[in-house]
Amino acid sequence: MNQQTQPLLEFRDVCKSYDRTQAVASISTAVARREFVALVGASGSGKSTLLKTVNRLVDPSSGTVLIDGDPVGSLPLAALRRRIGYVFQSVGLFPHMSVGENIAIGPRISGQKLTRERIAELLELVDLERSMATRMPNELSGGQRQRVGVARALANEPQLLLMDEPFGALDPVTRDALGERVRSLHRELNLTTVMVTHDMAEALLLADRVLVMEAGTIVADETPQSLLHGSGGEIAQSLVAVPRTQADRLAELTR
Ligand SMILES: Nc1ncnc2c1ncn2[C@@H]1O[C@H](COP(=O)(O)OP(=O)(O)OP(=O)(O)O)[C@@H](O)[C@H]1O
Repeated sequence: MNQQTQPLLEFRDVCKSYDRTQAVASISTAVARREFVALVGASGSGKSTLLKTVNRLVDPSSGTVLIDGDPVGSLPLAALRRRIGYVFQSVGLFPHMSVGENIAIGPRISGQKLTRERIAELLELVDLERSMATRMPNELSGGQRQRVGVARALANEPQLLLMDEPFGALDPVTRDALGERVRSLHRELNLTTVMVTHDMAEALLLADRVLVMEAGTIVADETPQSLLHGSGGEIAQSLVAVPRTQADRLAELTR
């Protein structure tokens, strides 16, 4: 397969079982280059487990995950993670390191020192002041911390951005602004992005494609437009009904 047609990310028959739970049950799907995919579904449906098989925070019980045609299990872990930016809800900034040092940690682990200018550029990408570089994480708001988490994920210039409930702990205004920023970074930096979210409205507004999970399987794989036109089946439509009902109620208030 040539570089253009080969998906950037592919899951082949991926299963993951814990003692009593089958978290992921034989998932096969592919994500094209520059696609923005949202993974939605009820709590416990397997979204995070599936996402974590990509950067090997979870090893599948069977099946293969491929990046650019390479099985992730065949790559040295450090090399794999250099290709992937990872943003998660609790951010996980190192409290004893400045913002700048936190942003530079990935490249530093790979033996590369980020210049002060590059750190400033990364801060500007996420709409933070350059002067933030010298602050400590406990001097930032939750939204600022999450922006630093995104800047840190982009420091290695990854091909693939994985996000696990990245905006879950933020107030709605910050959440909306950061979601939009990530969407434009996705475009500007030619990223391929997979985002886990509980929020169907967020998935519909940000993603090109929405995968709905239920009990470890993908039960719908649709564009936001087709979901809004009623496709995807009962489970997908029950999730779409939430923002739709809210929008209807708000519209009623203005009548
Ligand atoms: N380390 C683990 N050990 C045992 N069971 C686990 C482990 N991690 C996840 N599970 C189980 O696997 C299933 C899927 O969990 P997962 O975290 O992938 O779901 P999720 O859809 O991301 O949920 P949420 O939206 O609540 O984060 C759940 O039943 C969960 O309890």
